[in-house]
Amino acid sequence: MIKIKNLKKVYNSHKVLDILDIHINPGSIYTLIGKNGEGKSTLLNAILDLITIDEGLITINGKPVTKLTTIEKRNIGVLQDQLNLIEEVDAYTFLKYIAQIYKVPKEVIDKRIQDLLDLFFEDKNKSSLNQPILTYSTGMKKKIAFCAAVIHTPDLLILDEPFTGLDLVSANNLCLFLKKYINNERCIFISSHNINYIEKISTDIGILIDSKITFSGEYRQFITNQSLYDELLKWLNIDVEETQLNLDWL
Ligand SMILES: Nc1ncnc2c1ncn2[C@@H]1O[C@H](COP(=O)(O)OP(=O)(O)OP(=O)(O)O)[C@@H](O)[C@H]1O
Repeated sequence: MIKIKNLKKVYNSHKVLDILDIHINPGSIYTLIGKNGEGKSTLLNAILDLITIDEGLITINGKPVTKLTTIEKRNIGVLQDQLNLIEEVDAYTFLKYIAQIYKVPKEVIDKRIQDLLDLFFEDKNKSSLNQPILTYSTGMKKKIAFCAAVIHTPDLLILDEPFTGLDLVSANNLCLFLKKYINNERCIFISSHNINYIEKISTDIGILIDSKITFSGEYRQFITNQSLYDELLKWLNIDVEETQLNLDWL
């Protein structure tokens, strides 16, 4: 579904992305892992044709992303850092508006909104949803933005750090939703610096280090290769000891 070839992106003479090859097939949940500032959002923005790339080619279903029509772009659901909500209205009004823009059949809109709100919000929090979105907590806003990304059931979902800001119950519900969502016609691309949820949902992973993809392939293949996994933990610095911290002044 998504193919990336020889992609280069430079910001102010700093090479952010230098990617040879990524193939993401329908049916996969592909998680791109990288530390802060490694270029994950830049790659997502490039796939969404929101930034120009310096070299290379990105295609979705065989077509360069720069040539996708508005109708083809409607088949992509996006959750970005910037949530793009209309904060003056309540969740239901906002989601109904988004569903109408995406031409979701009238007769299914209410059920979809209800099911999504039931999944992500406990009954005791439901009354807060009648207030304008600007009064919502960070996690509530994130969940509404996610609902808006999926309400029209696009074949491609692109999610930038979907777990950040969610409580454990909501994060778990999100995993359940994504596992139910994926099928042979759909593809989910996630960027994350949180490896805790990867094993729960990912069929495939990509590891972005120093602008390059050092591994891209099946999660199962990655996890059975102990040296690759050890390398990842070392790179993430997860095993750093308290004595190694240079914080004598604390
Ligand atoms: N518009 C821009 N102009 C200049 N530099 C940029 C721009 N956007 C991103 N960068 C730089 O590109 C690098 C990658 O940024 P990016 O936001 O893609 O990282 P990230 O992996 O998504 O980080 P995080 O996990 O913190 O969200 C950073 O060094 C950042 O400063």
